Amino acid sequence: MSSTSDAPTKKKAMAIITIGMAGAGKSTFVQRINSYLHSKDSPPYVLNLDPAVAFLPFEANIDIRDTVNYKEVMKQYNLGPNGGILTALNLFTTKFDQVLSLVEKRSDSIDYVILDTPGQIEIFTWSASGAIITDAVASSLPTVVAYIIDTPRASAPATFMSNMLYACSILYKTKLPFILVFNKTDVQPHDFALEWMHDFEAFQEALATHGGTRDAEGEPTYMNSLMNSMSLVLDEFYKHLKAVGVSSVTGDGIKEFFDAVEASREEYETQYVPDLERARATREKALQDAKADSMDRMMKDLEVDRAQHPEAAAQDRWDPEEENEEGEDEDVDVNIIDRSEERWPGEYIDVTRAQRHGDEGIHWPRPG
Ligand SMILES: Nc1nc2c(ncn2[C@@H]2O[C@H](COP(=O)(O)OP(=O)(O)OP(=O)(O)O)[C@@H](O)[C@H]2O)c(=O)[nH]1
Repeated sequence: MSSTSDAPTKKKAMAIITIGMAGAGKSTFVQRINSYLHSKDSPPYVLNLDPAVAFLPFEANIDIRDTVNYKEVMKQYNLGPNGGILTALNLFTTKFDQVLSLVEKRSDSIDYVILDTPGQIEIFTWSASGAIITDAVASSLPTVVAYIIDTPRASAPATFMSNMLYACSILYKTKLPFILVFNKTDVQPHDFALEWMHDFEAFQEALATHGGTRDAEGEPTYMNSLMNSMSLVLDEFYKHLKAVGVSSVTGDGIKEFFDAVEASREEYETQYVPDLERARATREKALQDAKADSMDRMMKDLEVDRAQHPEAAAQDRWDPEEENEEGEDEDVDVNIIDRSEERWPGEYIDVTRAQRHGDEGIHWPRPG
């Protein structure tokens, strides 16, 4: 059993959202952690959110492809591959409450929920539906983002930096606990990446010696200078990250990955949840303040008006007798109407029924 199921009281299932650039090895990684958890007698609940994937090396409990036919979406809406994936995700998001209730039903009997996302990383991370899905999962389960990096490719300083900038933007967007997963360590160990993260001078040195970083005059290229500066800025960001090296092929580092996931559970509870509650409380307070402010301004306007017109103000008082005479002391319950959902008085003019009478212009039928 996993360390979670050994605990005396059952912890809430933890959601792991895997994100990464195309080819980083997300699906292979999900397959690996899936089989690791099976071997620990703790099968996870797996969601595939990539509508365009042709082959999945694992069996998903919920697969977006069962709900949305991505090819059909492209045809029907006349879209290319990226538009097709985005629209398929949008369509799927409209049913995400059902997905969540299915997950919640199972969350007592499982330790982990794993989400695999589309390879076109920006479609998931920067679309409204991607954010809705991430927020919905994170507000119902402890959640961590596993950002998968192709380690051999990241050994080029420019690729390393672009991966880090991407990771940084996702961290600040989701504000969720975050694990950098350096994948494919069977091909290239990830020590260099850890060194670059802990010592920006080591990164700058690698940058200076890497080919293509100087122009024809021997001056550092614009990209080189930019990455130099970025390495100073990112120093702060690295402090918020956990990093592990894994090989999804051999299974190396998977245990360390789950240690990092468990540490993230604590971070979720001590940082993300209080932040979420603070954000809710701030929104609520802003709303109350706005209401109080507008009431305050209205009362002040009334006072000014009364000071300017004292005679009118003297007459403009509540008359209890009048109320008793007319028997109007019952509360009147007025419903707020959502105009986008319900008819509202005065709305209804059916232009399709408008009739023309010769040159007389338009004759509007009686409403109702
Ligand atoms: N050597 C090695 N190869 C790996 C590892 N993980 C994945 N790969 C290979 O990397 C390639 C891409 O892996 P995928 O799992 O399809 O990557 P992905 O990120 O899901 O790709 P998309 O579906 O395009 O998003 C495949 O050829 C995998 O066999 C690893 O740990 N070591």
